[in-house]
Amino acid sequence: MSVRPEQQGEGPPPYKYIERNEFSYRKHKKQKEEDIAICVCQYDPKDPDSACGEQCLNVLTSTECTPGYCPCGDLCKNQRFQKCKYARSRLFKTEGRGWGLLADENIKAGQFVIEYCGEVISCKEAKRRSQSYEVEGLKDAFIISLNTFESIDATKKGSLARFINHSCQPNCETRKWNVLGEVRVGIFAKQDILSGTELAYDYNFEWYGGAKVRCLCGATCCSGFLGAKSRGFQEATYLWEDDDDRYSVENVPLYDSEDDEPTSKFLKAIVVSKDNTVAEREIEDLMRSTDDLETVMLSEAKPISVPPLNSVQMELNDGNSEKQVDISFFPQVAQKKFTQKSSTISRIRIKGSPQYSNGKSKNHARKQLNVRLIGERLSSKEACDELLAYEEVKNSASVQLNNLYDEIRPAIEEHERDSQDSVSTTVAEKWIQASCCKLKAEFDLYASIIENISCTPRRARDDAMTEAEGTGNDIKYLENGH
Ligand SMILES: C[S@@+](CC[C@H](N)C(=O)[O-])C[C@H]1O[C@@H](n2cnc3c(N)ncnc32)[C@H](O)[C@@H]1O
Repeated sequence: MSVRPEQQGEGPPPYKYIERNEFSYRKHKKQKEEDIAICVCQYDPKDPDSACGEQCLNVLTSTECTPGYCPCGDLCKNQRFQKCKYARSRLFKTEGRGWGLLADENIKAGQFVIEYCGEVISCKEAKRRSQSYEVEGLKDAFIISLNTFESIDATKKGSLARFINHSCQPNCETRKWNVLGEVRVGIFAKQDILSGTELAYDYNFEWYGGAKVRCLCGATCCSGFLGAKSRGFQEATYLWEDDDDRYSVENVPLYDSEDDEPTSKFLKAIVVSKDNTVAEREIEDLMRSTDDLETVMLSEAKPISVPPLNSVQMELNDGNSEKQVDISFFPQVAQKKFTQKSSTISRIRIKGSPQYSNGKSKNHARKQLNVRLIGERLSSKEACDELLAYEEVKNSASVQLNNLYDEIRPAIEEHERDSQDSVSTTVAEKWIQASCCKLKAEFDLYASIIENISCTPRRARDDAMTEAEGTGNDIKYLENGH
């Protein structure tokens, strides 16, 4: 294993330094001649930017020029990944977050900082490796998503980009570029960065399980944990109850990335007691006794307080969310559409239906109507049949919506991870349609129950309501309606 000189001695654990992605499970794609995008730039000695600067059609579509084809020849400035045109940076030891990377020169907003290099692996292999790293006790995550099917693993082989830490208020961002037919991930400056400042980007960390790592970025807008914004984290943390806007958080084992021991220090919770009094308490207290609590909610108003990063300057950004570049088309040449999306770091778990530590799945909280029982209490068989028919439609609409959720979940997750402006229209339309069908089916069923009960002689109706109350059904709301 080769290690760069500055990493010897007191340096980080060994890894192989590479400046090109390595392909083990498949070959590097060979760019076909007809796929090569040729720009129309013409070098003007009075304007150095003319040789494939910001206005170059390839630059505008996040595609590097192909050597030998670019009209600007050796003067082409749009081969930064290929020529490793990195900004100068150096490693340093952080407090609590392992190693990090500092700018070793002033960096301009938009500048290419470094490529995130590693081994290109399939998503299946990424899941396998991620689990085995976790079993090995490796706490730092180095797997970054490349696209739906592939990831880059910089755990054992990578560039210095593998040392860039996460910040909820980052000065850098990831961008994907098309380089000689392969997608590559670059770290770009979001703002001017002074020499000596720590480089950081938002990991958009996907959390699928395991320890919840406390984020120590020190930003005022810090979300508290790596992956706190991800669906997996939120589903595992909050137990949403249907028909109830209260929610609760489980007792969460917390890990500092530097510690081995779970910690709950700093974490506050808003507690709503049974008598509806609201108080702020330490999670530690809650862990000792939760008997008197009805609702426990992580406080958003008071995020975990961490000491500011005093060893580095973290610059404030303008507060905008991560910039996204629209899909661009390059009409002049046969150019495939290319999305410039950010990448995410993840600790991947094989996904199943969302499960909570108490063994409940998300839908278990839903109350069930005993339609058959209500139907049996109605005066006419037609009314009963009508209710059962509506129930069947409602059930099948629910099944369809659930199936659709499983089908489109990867797309929704990708959308959330990559902060896309919108989920694809077809997915969104399908989802809206299925949701509407389910809502309509539910409405029809409830309307039919109301209608048939109101037309039912008083004794039968009272019986129906008594039976339904006995089963804890939603029929109670009819009492208010009549
Ligand atoms: C890609 S590595 C970054 C380099 C790492 N610090 C090292 O020493 O090799 C990502 C890991 O660094 C740690 N890390 C990065 N940013 C962090 C943050 N803001 N708070 C806590 N830990 C962080 C976490 O352990 C994470 O899994």
